[in-house]
Amino acid sequence: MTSAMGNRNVKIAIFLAGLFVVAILPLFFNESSGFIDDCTLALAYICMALGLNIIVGFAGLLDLGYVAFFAIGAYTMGWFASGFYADADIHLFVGEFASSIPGIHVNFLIVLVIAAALTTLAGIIIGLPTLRLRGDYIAIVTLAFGEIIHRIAINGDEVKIAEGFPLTNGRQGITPVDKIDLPFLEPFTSLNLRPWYWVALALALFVLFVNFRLRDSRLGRAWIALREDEVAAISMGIPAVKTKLLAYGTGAAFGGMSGAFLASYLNTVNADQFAFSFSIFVLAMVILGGLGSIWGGGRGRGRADVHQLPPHPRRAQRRAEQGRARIRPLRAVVRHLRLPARDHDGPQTRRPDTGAAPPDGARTGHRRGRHRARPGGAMTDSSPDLILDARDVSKVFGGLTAVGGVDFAIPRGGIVSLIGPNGAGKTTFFNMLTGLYKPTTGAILFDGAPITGGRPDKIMARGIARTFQNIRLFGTMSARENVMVGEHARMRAGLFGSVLRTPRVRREERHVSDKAAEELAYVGLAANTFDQLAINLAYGDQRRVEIARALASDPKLLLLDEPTAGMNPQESDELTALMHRLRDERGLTILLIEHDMKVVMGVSEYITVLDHGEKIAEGLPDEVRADNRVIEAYLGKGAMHE
Ligand SMILES: Nc1ncnc2c1ncn2[C@@H]1O[C@H](COP(=O)(O)OP(=O)(O)OP(=O)(O)O)[C@@H](O)[C@H]1O
Repeated sequence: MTSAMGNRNVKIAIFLAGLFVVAILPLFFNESSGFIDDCTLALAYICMALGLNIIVGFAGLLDLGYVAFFAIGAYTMGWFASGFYADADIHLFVGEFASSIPGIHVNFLIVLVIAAALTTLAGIIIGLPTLRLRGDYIAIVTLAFGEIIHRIAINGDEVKIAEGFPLTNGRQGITPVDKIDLPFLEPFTSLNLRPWYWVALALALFVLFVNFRLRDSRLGRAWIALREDEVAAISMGIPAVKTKLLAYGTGAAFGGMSGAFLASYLNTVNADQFAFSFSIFVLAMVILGGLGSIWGGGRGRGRADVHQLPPHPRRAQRRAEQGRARIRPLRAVVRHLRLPARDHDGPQTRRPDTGAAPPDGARTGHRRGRHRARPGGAMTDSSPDLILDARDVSKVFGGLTAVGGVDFAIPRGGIVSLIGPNGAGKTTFFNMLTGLYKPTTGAILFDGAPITGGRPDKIMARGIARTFQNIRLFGTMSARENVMVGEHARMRAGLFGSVLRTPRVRREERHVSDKAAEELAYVGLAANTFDQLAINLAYGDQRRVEIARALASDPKLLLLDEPTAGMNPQESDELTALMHRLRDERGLTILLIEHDMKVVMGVSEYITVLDHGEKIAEGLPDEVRADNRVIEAYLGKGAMHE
């Protein structure tokens, strides 16, 4: 603990020393030195890369049109801080020079806030329909968005907001843009680049700070969870679209702020700056620095080709001599790109063994559970004794009926199993209960209220938690963080609270972290593995972490999808004991899908059997074990006559 704190102090000391050197760097160079110019541009691009890092690196949304936010930010500076709208006469907190020119002249800091607000708004407008898509589709739509904004920039002179107020100035661009005017810094001129550098540095530090604060927050964990495995994330109570929108909007704001700064620094807003290659340039910075790595944006800036930046007046001539800039990092980008998996194929740990044991195998098992209520499937009114009541539920995929008109009920506080041969429709049924699939027909009542076709995060918040057949942990998070994600729906911290880290947010984080440790200990994980990456844990421990993650949301009903798959007999026994403890100590109701008949017969109070999507039997374990249709379904017709 002390050594960890010592390490942290050393890191802070090194950071502060580095920051001091970076801050005084311009003093060692001539005021108009090309080096300060390069560094200022680099800092502005780092801001953009850190903004894009939130979108691509944290949340895994491949945005190929980030240049759009740069453009909107730059135009905001053009509209509100230049003589472009000469018919207007608005001067707000600006110096003498700007006050003497007609047009709209608003103080830089105010325009910066407007730019952030407008880009966030644009991010929300484009994100709301787009972010329902996944993976490659988001890339295509954002690419189009970037291109649309580019075209609008070029042709916007023909679009009139009002008479005398065109949207843009077409290819001529908006020039000159007001220089920054801040009372506490030296004058901002083209010959004195130092104050520009310091403003860019302040912006970069601000964005860096926000990145750090967000990464280790409720929101940061939710973004990473969505990036790692969207299906698992939404099943853990994370609202996908809203959470992605927050990433998209925050990243957009930083793109807009950098764009506004660059417009003022470069003294112009030029439509040619906003080409697709710029989005690739910023993306290359993020990828070369390491997706999701906060320091990576800066490193990536060093590695990406500087000469691929938008035209800079002081460089334009040199650029013309060098010919068209090439997109050097593009190949590296393509090589590094790992498009998020589509649909339900997130990173999963395959279970090593999926063999189904026939019911005969259960004859060695014995039933330890108590039978509380016989659920049955033909109830007319939902009894308060039932925590779940599904009626006539079916799911059809194209021509395949995966589940066909099944009635199914679970008594409160019971342990019920759903069994059946491979492909019987068990997981499909789970997916309908948890909102991943909308039932084609039927109704599902949970705790007396309908949840049919509800969103997975809402159903989870109502009290249904689950594990998956193929382990779906968030591999790049520690075991503890995985469990903390499970508490997402019970937490309150939002974007601003996470950045400011208010005392309430700190308290909540501490509480959730402690609770995660308690849950991990409860399911039997060794304390020294709590902070190990989930991907490095032993298979059995991964299964335990998944259960702890589901428990973290304080569910009323726990759905376990083949929890013992791939476990050895001792681990299976431990899990059976855990299920009993969960029911007896916490009053949890458990629905289990399981192929291991020793586990099923040992733990279940009631069993429902599916085959080809139909319910073929239900009853007490002994009844089900002796049922001819069940034996037939598992062993084939011939088995009945042998
Ligand atoms: N998203 C989907 N699209 C099309 N068909 C699907 C989909 N999900 C499941 N199915 C089909 O529905 C049927 C039931 O599958 P399901 O995974 O529910 O069975 P299961 O009983 O859980 O099997 P297992 O024990 O092997 O996991 C299978 O034929 C499967 O191929």
